[in-house]
Parts: sequence; structure tokens; C-alpha cells
Amino acid sequence: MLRSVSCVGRLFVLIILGFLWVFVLIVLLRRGLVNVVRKLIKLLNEFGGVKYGDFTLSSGEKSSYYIDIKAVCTEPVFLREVAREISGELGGVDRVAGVALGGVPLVTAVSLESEVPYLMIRKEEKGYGTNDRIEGSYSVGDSAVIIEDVTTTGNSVLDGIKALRDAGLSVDRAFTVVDRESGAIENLQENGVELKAVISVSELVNR
Ligand SMILES: O=P(O)(O)OC[C@H]1O[C@H](OP(=O)(O)OP(=O)(O)O)[C@H](O)[C@@H]1O
Ligand SMILES: O=C(O)c1cc(=O)[nH]c(=O)[nH]1
Repeated sequence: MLRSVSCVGRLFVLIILGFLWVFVLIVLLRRGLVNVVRKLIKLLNEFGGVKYGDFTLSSGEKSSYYIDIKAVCTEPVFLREVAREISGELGGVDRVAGVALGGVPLVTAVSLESEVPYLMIRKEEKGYGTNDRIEGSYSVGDSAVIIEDVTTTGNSVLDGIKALRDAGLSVDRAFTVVDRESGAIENLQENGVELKAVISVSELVNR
């Protein structure tokens, strides 16, 4: 009788220790993720990635601030961190793709980190040569994840997705380094694409 009580006791202790271990693991993992975002925000501020003034956006809208990822993604440390962060979330996919100009250095870095081949999407056809909007090799039926530097309306990403779909690739996920929380997530959702932001602009800018 006594022996079976001590067995149950030991089992109970083991179960509690198991739960504790899982809890500690979750806390450590979450801290790791939060730290990457904090590090990227620090780098964005350090290298002039957040600018204040009067800006016109690609949609024609006016803004009192501008997220200048191009100023920061030329820094290897920023590019490496972004590539690690996005690569860790990629899952199985045949191609990663980036829209010119901002998406191209990012997708190149993600490709190096994840070893997934990449595609570049031109804003428009050149009118000569192959006249392809999508540069790189792929097969019809390949799946692709699109990577962008900044999203506002999401129309640039959507345009890239349309080009990929027209070429016979399937796209249902996209990543952006900074989402300006101005409708891109909803816009893409309506078009069957889940957009994940590494950083939301409210974490970066006091609006
Ligand atoms: O979500 P949206 O409303 O489409 O806005 C975001 C787009 O604007 C910027 O590109 P831009 O048009 O300035 O071109 P660039 O990358 O060639 O500089 C940015 O790189 C995104 O592609
Ligand atoms: O909407 C845009 O055009 C835009 C906004 C922003 O903050 N940064 C950027 O590169 N583009």
C-alpha cells in the first residue's frame, strides 16, 4: 500500500516537473522572438530607417513618417536578422519571391539562409529580351512565399502575387518587415493570402 502511494507521488512530481519544463521552454522561446523584434527596431532607429517629415507614399497618400527599409537593409546585420526571422517561419515552400526594388535584397538573404531558391518580380515588363516579369527558374505548380520590405495598402505585394499566379505558381502566404497597419493585411486576406509582419508600425512609430 505504502509503496503504491510513493509511486503515485513520484509520478505526480514527474508530471509537475514536465509541465514546468514546458512552461520554461515557452517563456524562453517567446523571449527569443521578442528580442529579435527589439533588435530590428533598434537597428531601424540607428540606421535611419524611421524618418519624420512630409512624405508622399506609393498610393499617393501623404504621411508624416516614412519607413526607409532600404537605408537599413544595406547593413549586413539587419539583413541577417530579418533573413533568420523569416526563414524560421517559412515552412515547406518551393520558392521565395521578392518584388523589385525593396523585396529583392530581402528575398536574396532569406534564400541564402533557408536554401530555398528565389525569384525576383519586376514592377513591369522590360519590353525586350525575355520580357518576363518573373526572373529566376521555377515550374508551373510551384508554391511561393512573397517577401516585402514595407506594406501600406498591400497593392505592391498583390501585384507581385498576381504576376506569380499568372505564371502558374501558387501563393497563399507573404511576409513584410514592417506593416504600416493601413489595410494591407485585410487587402491580402481578401485575395487569399495571409500576410505576416515581422514588425507592426505601432511598435516603431508614435502615431
Ligand atoms: O503596400 P503599398 O501601398 O503598395 O506600399 C508599399 C510599397 O511601397 C514601397 O515601394 P515603392 O513603390 O516605393 O518602390 P521601390 O521598392 O521600388 O522603392 C515599398 O517597398 C512597397 O513595395
Ligand atoms: O507606402 C509606401 O509607399 C511606403 C511607406 C513607407 O513607410 N515606406 C516605404 O518604403 N513605402
